[in-house]
Amino acid sequence: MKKRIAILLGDGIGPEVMQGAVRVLQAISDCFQHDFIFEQGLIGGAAIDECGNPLPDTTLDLCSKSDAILLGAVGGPKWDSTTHTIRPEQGLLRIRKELGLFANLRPVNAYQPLIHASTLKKEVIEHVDLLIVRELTGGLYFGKPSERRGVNKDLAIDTLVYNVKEIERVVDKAFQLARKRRKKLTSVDKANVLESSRMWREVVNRVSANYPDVQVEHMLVDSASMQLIYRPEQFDVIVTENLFGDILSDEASMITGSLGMLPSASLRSDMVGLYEPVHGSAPDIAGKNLANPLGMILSVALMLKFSFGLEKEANIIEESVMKVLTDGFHTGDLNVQQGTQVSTTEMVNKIIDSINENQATSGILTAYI
Ligand SMILES: NC(=O)c1ccc[n+]([C@@H]2O[C@H](COP(=O)([O-])OP(=O)(O)OC[C@H]3O[C@@H](n4cnc5c(N)ncnc54)[C@H](O)[C@@H]3O)[C@@H](O)[C@H]2O)c1
Ligand SMILES: CC(C)[C@H](C(=O)O)[C@@H](O)C(=O)O
Ligand SMILES: [Mg+2]
Repeated sequence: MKKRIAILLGDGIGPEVMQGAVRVLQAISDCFQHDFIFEQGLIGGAAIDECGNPLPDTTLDLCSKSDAILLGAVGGPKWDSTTHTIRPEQGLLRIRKELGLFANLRPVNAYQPLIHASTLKKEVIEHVDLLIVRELTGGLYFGKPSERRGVNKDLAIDTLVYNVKEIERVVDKAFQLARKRRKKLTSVDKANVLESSRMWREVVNRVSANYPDVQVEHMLVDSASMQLIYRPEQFDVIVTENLFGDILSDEASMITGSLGMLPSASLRSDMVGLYEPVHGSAPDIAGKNLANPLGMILSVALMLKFSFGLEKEANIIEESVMKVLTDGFHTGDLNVQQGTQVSTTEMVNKIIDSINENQATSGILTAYI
């Protein structure tokens, strides 16, 4: 299979975790004779430094023509000062909006080998298998006006706007996903305060008529954030608006033991997608070969599955991650008492070894049969 993949390294640990993603894809293409063509584009702080624009037209053009996009992470202290009006994050928000990637899928699983790496008790997290579906191109992130006003700029305004269509399409996507899983959907909002949330609830109730086999519940976001660490195994699919989804997914990452473990897929209806880990550019560990590359590598698996329909290849990556963790290898962000701490590159090497072993073994088995 021939596919064009746009590679956006970004900032901080972005390039470090991305080298893992590309090497893993090369290993997969060697095993299965795929032709993955990698083309790099600038985004974020690196793009600001190079051409003063966090999303240059050339990058947007490249992404529009690609079959899928991989992104490391953007941002960092260099571009953080409040006097900076051009920020790396604007590049990320714009690419999501321009490409219409409205549904952001953030799966959260408890990995058995990491069960003691979580700050939560084993019995609370051991059966967790949930999926956060975050609306990605609306809400407070994009509402206008968003500005400072007043003679002394002492008034700040952000605007939370949703229209029915924007809610309908992401809710429908969440119902479809729930139908393929354990058939439970929790819609998270703040309907006791926000008008947009009351409309969100109406839409969820209306769309639910098309999915009578899916059980629906509504939960207020403050309560949901508590339930997520009280009894996280109660959740199957969570659907929520942009900002709530951002916050809840970082919170949920602690079920796995590290923010570095979570992958994500940002999709539109035709399944063209941008794939990136949930974490940021981690300036505190950037450039030290310490970053956990697994969130990025698991995002590659999501890309193979959702955008390319390569289930088998995706499963091999996921199995390899599990195998390497089971063998006791982990990066320093995971608080695992036993096992061996490895660097970013060593972790990537282990995953690639495991992919190659997996293929070699399945080759032998096929020969036998
Ligand atoms: N998608 C993105 O590009 C994205 C996402 C979140 C934050 N950011 C940006 O990243 C910058 C830093 O933000 P932050 O510090 O609040 O969040 P962060 O996710 O970068 O880091 C939070 C903490 O988690 C750790 N961490 C994150 N990913 C890790 C990994 N793969 N391996 C090991 N440890 C990891 C970091 O070392 C840090 O201690 C900001 O500029 C923010 O805007 C970008
Ligand atoms: C960097 C930032 C704009 C981004 C977001 O808030 O969407 C990040 O936190 C994420 O989770 O992808
Ligand atoms: Mg976030």
